[in-house]
Amino acid sequence: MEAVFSVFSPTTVVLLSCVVAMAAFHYSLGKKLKNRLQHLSKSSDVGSQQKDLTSVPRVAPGPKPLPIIGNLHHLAKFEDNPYVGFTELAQEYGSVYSLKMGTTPALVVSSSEGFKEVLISKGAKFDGRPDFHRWNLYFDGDRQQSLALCDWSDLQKTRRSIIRSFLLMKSHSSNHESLDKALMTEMESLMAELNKNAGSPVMAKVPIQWCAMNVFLQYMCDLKFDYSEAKFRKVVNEFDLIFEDINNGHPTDFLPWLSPLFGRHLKNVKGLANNIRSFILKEIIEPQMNATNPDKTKNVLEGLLSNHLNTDGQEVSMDWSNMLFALEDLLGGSSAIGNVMLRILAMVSQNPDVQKKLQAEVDEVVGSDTPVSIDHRSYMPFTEATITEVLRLTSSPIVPHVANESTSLAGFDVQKGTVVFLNNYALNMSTEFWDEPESFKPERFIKNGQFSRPAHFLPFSTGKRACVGSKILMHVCFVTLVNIVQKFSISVPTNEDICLPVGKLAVIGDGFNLVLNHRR
Ligand code: HEM
Repeated sequence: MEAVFSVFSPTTVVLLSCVVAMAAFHYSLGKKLKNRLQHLSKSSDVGSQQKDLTSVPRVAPGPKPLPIIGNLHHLAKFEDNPYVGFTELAQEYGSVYSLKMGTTPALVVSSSEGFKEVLISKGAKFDGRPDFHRWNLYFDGDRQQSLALCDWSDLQKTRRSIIRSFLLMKSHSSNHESLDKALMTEMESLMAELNKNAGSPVMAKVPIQWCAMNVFLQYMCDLKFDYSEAKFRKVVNEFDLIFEDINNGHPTDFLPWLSPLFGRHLKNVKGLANNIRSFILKEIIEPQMNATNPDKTKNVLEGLLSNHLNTDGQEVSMDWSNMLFALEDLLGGSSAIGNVMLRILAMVSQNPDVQKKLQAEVDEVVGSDTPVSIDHRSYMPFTEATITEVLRLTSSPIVPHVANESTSLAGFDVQKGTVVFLNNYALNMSTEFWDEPESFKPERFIKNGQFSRPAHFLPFSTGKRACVGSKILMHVCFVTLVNIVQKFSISVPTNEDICLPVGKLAVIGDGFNLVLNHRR
């Protein structure tokens, strides 16, 4: 689950302009009053001011906030990718600086050392998440039911440990084999679907989303659907719409009092989440309600079920609703795959040299007829590097963290409740770390013929809240990409508008057309 965060739609900018005007008025009144008070205090008590200086908190520098909206106006022109705005402000205020997002205190961290402090050395102090209204709506009014959007708790610890063994599976384990099997079966269905439109423009994201959802369903719950089933198509689309929403952030995240103005949107989001939940309840949970002896090693579903039924020795047991929501979160991860894959295919089609190298690698390592396996991954560094380079250029943000107690960061005081933005866009685009950072160059991840990922590149973050989907994501993207380049050459139809927004994973809607021509 990657997220978040672009607060400003055009409507919001207009709306905010009014708020800014209002705020500026209050601000100037406030400033006059403050000046008078300062004047008074200067003349009355110089001694006590000097004494206070010794205990003055070290506040991180940052642009001056306005009342009500804080610094949101500083980000207004970066509607498409607020992380570009965060990066520009970092040039002025440094690699750790403060902002007010509405009335919420925030810090923006744009250095590798700062990342380590937040995620590792002080990980236990920064393990909360912001309390956005929308995030609660996705989970029936309670974001603590979510794996990715909850604060840290014993329940989260238990959920993560059950899920980790399946999603971060070890090589050569039975889970590794069962994912490989699910992928091989499902690739046949995907290739059949892509074959139907070979040589013509196709919105490839849609069948790839069906395929990814079926891989997740098979691997996690031993279940799959036919691509023609309407209820399956509907739920895959609903998951994708929620994924797009969470990728985009919303004005009500930091200005919750604007909610009445966005009633229709929020109701829509809630409706989509409810539909998804009904699907999971009916198709996955209800058939298991009478299960008595689940095998906790078999798959995610039985692992969760077993924790629910056998509470011996468990710190926290999961109830039915915890299971329902955990599955919703994990199956939702399949939406990331169609979006990332479309980005990869678009970038590969726009870079013919890269496409040629990918095809040469698959021809050499796998051949033209052999089914592609996850095990080919370690022998195909260029393919691995291509996927990784797409993730770097996409620079999808790390889900914001929150300080769960008062602490410090880079020597600055941090008050409890401060939202921390980890600006991986700044690191991914820094000339300090990358040669020509704007260019698409997969070979930057290859050292001495091997794939190599530098420590400062953290698309899945690190530490106690790190992504649990990173491995399954990479396995599924690898097998999907290799299957496609093994059989097809990818191109962009003339006049097709390819839009790949940076700072979020989601492409808009169903994306754009590509043409897949048979290679042989
Ligand atoms: C390219 C795709 C993806 C990217 C870039 C990505 C990235 C991230 C990032 C940056 C975080 C936040 C880490 C933090 O807060 O420090 C995260 C959390 C998470 N991701 Fe992913 N993710 C991706 C795909 C997936 C998939 C496919 C799944 C599920 C199978 C998944 C499941 C999760 C979960 C459950 C969390 C929450 C972990 C927690 O808060 O404890 N992600 N992801």
